[in-house]
Amino acid sequence: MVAAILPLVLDEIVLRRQGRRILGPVSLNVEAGGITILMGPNGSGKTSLLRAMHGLERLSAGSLHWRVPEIETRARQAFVFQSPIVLRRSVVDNIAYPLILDGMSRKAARALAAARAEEVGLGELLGRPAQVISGGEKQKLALARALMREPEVLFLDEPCANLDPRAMRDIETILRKAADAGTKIVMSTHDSGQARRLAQDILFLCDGRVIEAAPSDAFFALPKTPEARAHINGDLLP
Ligand SMILES: Nc1ncnc2c1ncn2[C@@H]1O[C@H](COP(=O)(O)OP(=O)(O)OP(=O)(O)O)[C@@H](O)[C@H]1O
Repeated sequence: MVAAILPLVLDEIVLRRQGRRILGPVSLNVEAGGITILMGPNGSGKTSLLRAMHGLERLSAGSLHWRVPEIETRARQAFVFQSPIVLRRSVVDNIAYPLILDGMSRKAARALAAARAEEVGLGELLGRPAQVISGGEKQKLALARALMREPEVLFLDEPCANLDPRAMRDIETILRKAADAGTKIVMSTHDSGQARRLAQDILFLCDGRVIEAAPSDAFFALPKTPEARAHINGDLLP
């Protein structure tokens, strides 16, 4: 059996950009199982932390270790960006793309992609050029494509930003299903309601640091910091 890539251990990681510390020091363990949600005000470092975990950021200090060598993790973790990237091809071919890259025949990959598209509510749009579908549909497409390789870890940056309630519910259902099937989900959201519905664990960031890390129930019942309390209550801070 292939060794699991988790846990991911972050040891005092720091990101500095243009002479400024934008993240860290952050130390934490990302364990297998469930949904971990990053919360925090604008500019608190959620995107930077997700990108660093996925290996997209050069660390200024500290280190980050997967359970296996990093190169072996590449095809086993995926990232869905806040502004979804779509390829200049049809919806079904976008979703099939990772499998075709892995060497699967176009026909077999398309069949699996069509089934996945159906699941995320894109079944009617299979042949449509991906560039012309709506923003919410692009978010679903990016999620469907990211799940094609059944990653062990899926990072998502605000996957429901700008979605209507129905599309949000569809995406939450897909995320729960993926988590139940064994994919670790690590995602950011501004939406406390969504965090309550989905998260097992919360990481609350403020000014580039994780100032609370707690099981979701405990975090929402009794946030320990004034910043988290204000964020949950929607208070406007001075
Ligand atoms: N490449 C960069 N160069 C300089 N500053 C950066 C860079 N990337 C991010 N920052 C800054 O780092 C801080 C954290 O940004 P980040 O996007 O991680 O926050 P966030 O919590 O995801 O914010 P939001 O909720 O608004 O999406 C911000 O002040 C941002 O302007």
